[in-house]
Amino acid sequence: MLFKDVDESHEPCFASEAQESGEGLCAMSYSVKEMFLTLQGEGAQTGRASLFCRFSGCNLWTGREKDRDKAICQFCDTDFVGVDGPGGGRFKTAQALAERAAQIWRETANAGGTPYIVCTGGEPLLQLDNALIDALHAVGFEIAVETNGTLKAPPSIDWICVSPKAGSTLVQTHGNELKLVWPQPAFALEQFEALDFERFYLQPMDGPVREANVARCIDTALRRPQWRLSLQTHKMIGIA
Ligand SMILES: C[S@@+](CC[C@H](N)C(=O)[O-])C[C@H]1O[C@@H](n2cnc3c(N)ncnc32)[C@H](O)[C@@H]1O
Ligand SMILES: Nc1nc2[nH]cc(C(=O)O)c2c(=O)[nH]1
Ligand code: SF4
Ligand SMILES: [Mg+2]
Repeated sequence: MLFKDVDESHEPCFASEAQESGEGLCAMSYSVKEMFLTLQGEGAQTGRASLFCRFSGCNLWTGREKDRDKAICQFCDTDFVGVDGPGGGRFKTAQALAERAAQIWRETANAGGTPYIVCTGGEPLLQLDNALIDALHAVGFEIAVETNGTLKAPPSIDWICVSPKAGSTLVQTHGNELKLVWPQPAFALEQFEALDFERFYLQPMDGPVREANVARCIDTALRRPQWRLSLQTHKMIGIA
């Protein structure tokens, strides 16, 4: 097993028909906090129907409130601990996870358009490997990732969104969008502006001073047109 989250409870594992019949066995397993259809709320693909696959676990925070002060990334707005959310679970094979994702898409979207899956977390690149990418492509998904940029993204991912975190080392320095949560005092915008991304976004840091952060992002986007404003629209309209 490449990845094991800290939750030791024994949720059911999902085995695909291939795995039950002994074919395609693989040592890897995948831990998913939740999987659900929503609209992409942020960045360049805002408003697009998307199956969110939120992987458990992150390399920059345990996800436990008691550890937040010591974490590298301290402003996270997400619960990615365990596998107990809607559509969550442990999946023994890439095929099992892809089949479940396709099933949820069929049952909830299923009205034309290219099926679109957003792999997020937690940090999805701890688990999103080539076997899973191939399995998701095989069932028809276009694949996006939301990553903190500390791990290399497999090149076959269709849409790469990198959101750098102060105090970590950025290794994924190209992609489709760079979405910087702002402000992060240890960062200067100049250090990102020459990187190989198609689009650059400033996303106001949510938290106790969100309104002030929105004002700063607006001001910065006006003065530095390379950067556009990304608002977390799902929070405004009350969807997940
Ligand atoms: C929860 S993270 C998961 C994916 C990955 N670990 C990452 O950090 O990019 C998803 C997105 O939410 C952003 N985010 C997390 N906490 C936020 C906050 N308090 N305010 C604004 N954006 C936030 C992240 O920067 C990232 O773009
Ligand atoms: N609707 C919606 N859009 C999002 N875009 C990125 C998100 C994330 O948590 O990765 C997110 C999320 O949590 N919900
Ligand atoms: S890197 Fe992403 S998932 Fe991890 S703690 Fe930070 S925002 Fe949350
Ligand atoms: Mg989110």
